[in-house]
Amino acid sequence: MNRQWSRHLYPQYSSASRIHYCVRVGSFIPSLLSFPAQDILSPVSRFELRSSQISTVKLAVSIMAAVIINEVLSTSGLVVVSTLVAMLFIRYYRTVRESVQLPLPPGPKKLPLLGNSLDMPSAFHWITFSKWAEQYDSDVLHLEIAGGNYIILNSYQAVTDLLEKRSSIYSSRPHATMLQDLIGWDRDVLLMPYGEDFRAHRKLFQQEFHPNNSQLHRPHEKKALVVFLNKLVETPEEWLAHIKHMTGTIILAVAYGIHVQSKDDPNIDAAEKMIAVLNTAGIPGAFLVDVFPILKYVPSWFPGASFKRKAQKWNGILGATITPPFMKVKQAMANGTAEDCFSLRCLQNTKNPDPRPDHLSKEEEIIKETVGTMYEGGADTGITTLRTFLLAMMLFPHAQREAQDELDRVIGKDRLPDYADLDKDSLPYVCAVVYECLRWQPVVPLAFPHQLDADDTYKGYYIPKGSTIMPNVWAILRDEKTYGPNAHTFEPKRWLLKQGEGWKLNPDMREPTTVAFGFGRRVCPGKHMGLSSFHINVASLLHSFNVTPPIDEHGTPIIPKIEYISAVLNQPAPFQCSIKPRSEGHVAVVQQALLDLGY
Ligand code: HEM
Repeated sequence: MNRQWSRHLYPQYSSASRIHYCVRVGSFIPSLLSFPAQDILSPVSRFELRSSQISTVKLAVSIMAAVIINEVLSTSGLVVVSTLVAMLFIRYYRTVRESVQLPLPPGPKKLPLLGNSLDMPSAFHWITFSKWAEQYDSDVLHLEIAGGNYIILNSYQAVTDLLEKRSSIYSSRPHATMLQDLIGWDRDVLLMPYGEDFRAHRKLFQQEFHPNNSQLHRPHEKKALVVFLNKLVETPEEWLAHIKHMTGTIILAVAYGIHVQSKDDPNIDAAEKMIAVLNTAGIPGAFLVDVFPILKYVPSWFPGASFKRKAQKWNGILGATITPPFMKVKQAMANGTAEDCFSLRCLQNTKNPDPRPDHLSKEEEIIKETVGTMYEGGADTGITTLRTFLLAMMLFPHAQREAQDELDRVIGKDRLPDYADLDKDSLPYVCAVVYECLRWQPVVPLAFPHQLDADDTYKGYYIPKGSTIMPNVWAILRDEKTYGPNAHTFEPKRWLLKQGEGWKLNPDMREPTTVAFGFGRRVCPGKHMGLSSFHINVASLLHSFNVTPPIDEHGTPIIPKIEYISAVLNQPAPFQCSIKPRSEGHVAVVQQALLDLGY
């Protein structure tokens, strides 16, 4: 009967030609399913198949499909099908065995059990990784620490090929036991694994911080900047406190519509304490429990378990910082008194709000978490870029002079620069100073680590699922092949071409923002805001002030060293700096700007 069914289907063909026809039909099946043999063999992705081997597998699958179509329902066909399936598997197994087993990327020699634990530098990992890349002549390195795989990507090509082009599998985050399990930072967006919740957070971020929405944030940025410039006129020696206050002011206004106090604001203090915990517990390897997660079960009274006691002390700090201001917005929204802000905009679009003003639905929790990450992502990064800028201006005065000449020519002395002046054609040298700060001392020199969700192969190497991927942003931005032999010095001119009396940006130079803000689906969602904020700050500071080394009691300038602290962020070691108005006229402009704001 089955045979009859088969004949009925192909009445015009003889038995032999039927088989031939089916082989042809079968051979289409892989292409219909857009069959790359590699995909079928994905469980063994550690093996790369030669093209002849791929053809063999394709042929075998085609024959099998053909015979199934022709014979599957016939009794004798069952024997044929079983034999062919068995043959296919034997062939498949041989193919795999014969295939070339790919090595892991190169790296320092591993010791039994310890792997590379002893090779790991205690600080400035990015510099050591960069030297290893040269030593092993590879832009992709492999390290093994406590049984975990670490892949270091040292070139623009490698980060683009993997983190950008294969972002569907390179966008998770490694688990941070101390922060997530012990300190309760488990719902933090920055650390969240790639998945549905992450995508929900990202959507909110992207909507809010899309460049088209910059007009929502710029009034806050501009106001905080003018206040900052005036504080610099009054108490220039407190410049660092003023920078921190400006950054906190902008974030809290954008996030929650909070108007901070001019000094000792409790919201800024709370947020800074939270960031301090993140900066301590987030340093890779700072706590052994991150390397050996089993240690989290050690009781806190156990000798050497001080990490548990610290974790208990810090536990809950995230919730205690981000929940109260968010609840206030929700309550103010119910009363009709809420200020326009990121939280309010999201709450107004909520499909499933909890009607109770002191409770949050799942959707509202996601908004709270997203908004709460703004301080983590935006505060210290902004402060650090400005500190690097001030350091560079003291150490490389020619760059400062050149930028000020350009500002005097384009803006004049009677007004402050505005966002409209920041386009690349108007102030190319100032733009080059911004680029050079981001390149010379990238704020996040290893970005934040990504995690690979599936086995992968690259440049003939095997990259195991679960590997922690560390893009070496520092190495990419100091690459001598791209930036020349003076890649290690601060030189804005590298971004420029001479044009008449002035400059224009060199279109052939890849902008540092393509690297300094991270990669793929984890790229910094505050990139546009962070960049434009830094840009207007640099332009305004250079327009109105001179930044010079402080003078000692003998009248000698104290030239600061280029000294950085190795942590999650690449922060300059504390330094002193003198910030003085360029003239009385410049002071008048800064003060007038404050009056114009209604102060
Ligand atoms: C100069 C300023 C900034 C720099 C250099 C910077 C840099 C970075 C980098 C390198 C990453 C990691 C990307 C990756 O994993 O591939 C990141 C992530 C992040 N940034 Fe920024 N950022 C800046 C400003 C901001 C601002 C202003 C905000 C908030 C408005 C922000 C929010 C975030 C968040 C939430 C993440 C985590 C994204 C995720 O895990 O998916 N950043 N940033």
